[in-house]
Amino acid sequence: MQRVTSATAARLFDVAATRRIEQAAAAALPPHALMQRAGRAVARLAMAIAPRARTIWIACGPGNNGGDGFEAAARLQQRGFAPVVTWLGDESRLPADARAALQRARDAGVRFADAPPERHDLAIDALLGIGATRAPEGRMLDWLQRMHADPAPLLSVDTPSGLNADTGALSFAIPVAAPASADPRRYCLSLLTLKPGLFTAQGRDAAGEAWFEDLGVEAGAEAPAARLTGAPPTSRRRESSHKGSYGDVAVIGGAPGMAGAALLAGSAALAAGAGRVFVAPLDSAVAPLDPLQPELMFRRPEALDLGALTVVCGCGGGEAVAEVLPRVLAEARMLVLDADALNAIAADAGLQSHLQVRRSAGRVTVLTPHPLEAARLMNASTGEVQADRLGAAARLAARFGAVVVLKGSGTVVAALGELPAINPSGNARLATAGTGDVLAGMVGAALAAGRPALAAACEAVWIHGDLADRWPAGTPLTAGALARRRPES
Ligand SMILES: NC(=O)C1=CN([C@@H]2O[C@H](COP(=O)(O)OP(=O)(O)OC[C@H]3O[C@@H](n4cnc5c(N)ncnc54)[C@H](OP(=O)(O)O)[C@@H]3O)[C@@H](O)[C@H]2O)[C@@H](O)CC1
Ligand SMILES: [K+]
Repeated sequence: MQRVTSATAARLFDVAATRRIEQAAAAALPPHALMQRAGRAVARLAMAIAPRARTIWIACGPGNNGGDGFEAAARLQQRGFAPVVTWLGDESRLPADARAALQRARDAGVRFADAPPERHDLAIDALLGIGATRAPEGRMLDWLQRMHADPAPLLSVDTPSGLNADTGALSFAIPVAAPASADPRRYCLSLLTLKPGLFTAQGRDAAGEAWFEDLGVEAGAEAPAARLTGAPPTSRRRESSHKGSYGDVAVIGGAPGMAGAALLAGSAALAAGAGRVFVAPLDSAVAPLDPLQPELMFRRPEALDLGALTVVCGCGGGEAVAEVLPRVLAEARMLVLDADALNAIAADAGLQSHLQVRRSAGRVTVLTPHPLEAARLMNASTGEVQADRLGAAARLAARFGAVVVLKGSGTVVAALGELPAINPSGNARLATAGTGDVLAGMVGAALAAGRPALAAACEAVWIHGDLADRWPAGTPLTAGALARRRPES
């Protein structure tokens, strides 16, 4: 059993592949072996989470996820704990594995109840796993809401019930804890495979801290649906390197009233190690110097030699950015498009065809949309994008021939012909104005340093999230402070 952290690189398998892996393993093992292993692992993690728990409420569902719950209950009972099982199922329709597990729980003396205990020290959600076919309702939904709202820790077996394990879409709103109580602490023990839905969209909130137990089974030749990027390799700068070794970044953005966005991207590119950073504001009234960052060199956009530069375009560009985009798209050696640049492209088929030309010419383009910007680019709704973030990012990558960074909880990075990546670092403190500009600058710096586009995007996204994960407690995270923080600081 292994805890999945932001440093973990892993393959993620969808439900269909997980089913095939399960069938192959079950055929090669004695009856019920997989479920016994699963139940043992659940019990072990439960004891580690709540070693002094007096009451452990285990909610079991009608299928094999419930069977894992019965197995865990039997183990916990044998270890001197007091599990209370509430079960929503029909014995005559239980799958064979789960029926055997139910018998073992009964034989062990586990207490079964019609209603959840008055209070509990740990809840185990064994209601639905990868066999969920619809949204929970009625008693199942009541129990789930109660488990998620309670301050006692919650351990979800395999997947949080109600979560689509492929997409991370959750079918019910997770209740917010009562103000007087601490946030509920959530854990999820993923069995056999890690699933993409645990790490993107609402998956991270629903699952909480993710753990993995492979049940002693190899995934074999099954193709993953995505991967968790894990920490990027650390690289030391060569002593003989110079500023030219790390490339030049130019930020084009900052229409009147929005110069700050371009400066944020510029500072972030500098802090991320770019050799030289130019800022080209779309507001001619901006002073040609930032006294706090004299390293930033100010230029008029038309004075930039775009063919020699990694260009970050968008940041605070407003409507003015549309005018410079045809030249930027035609000439920039490497290009990161963010925010207003993406909105301008979404609204203009001519600009979209410029992107196709870049693709045919083999020029690198990275798009960094948040879900609303992605929705505009796809002519879809934000809800449709969020319902399938991996699919949306892959479709955008294919359509525009670009590396796509679909921001949000569990940022997805996709490129045509590559396995989509989900970034495991970062937290909700990044939900503040300007952090997207910072990310665009960091992606630009990684490209300018010569990293291949997909790796550059994954690394920048990971570091951006990691900076937030290591942000000092009690200090507000602002985009300005984030932009100036160096990865190693
Ligand atoms: N087999 C093994 O060896 C191993 C299996 N493992 C474990 O098994 C899990 C998969 O088990 P599973 O396939 O039985 O699916 P599961 O998630 O329990 O649900 C299916 C049942 O729920 C029902 N149902 C669906 N949606 C519903 C809803 N909203 N509300 C109410 N009911 C709903 C559905 O009924 P139906 O849709 O047919 O009406 C069916 O009865 C997997 O996640 C892992 O935990 C591991 O131990 C490894 C070894
Ligand atoms: K579950």
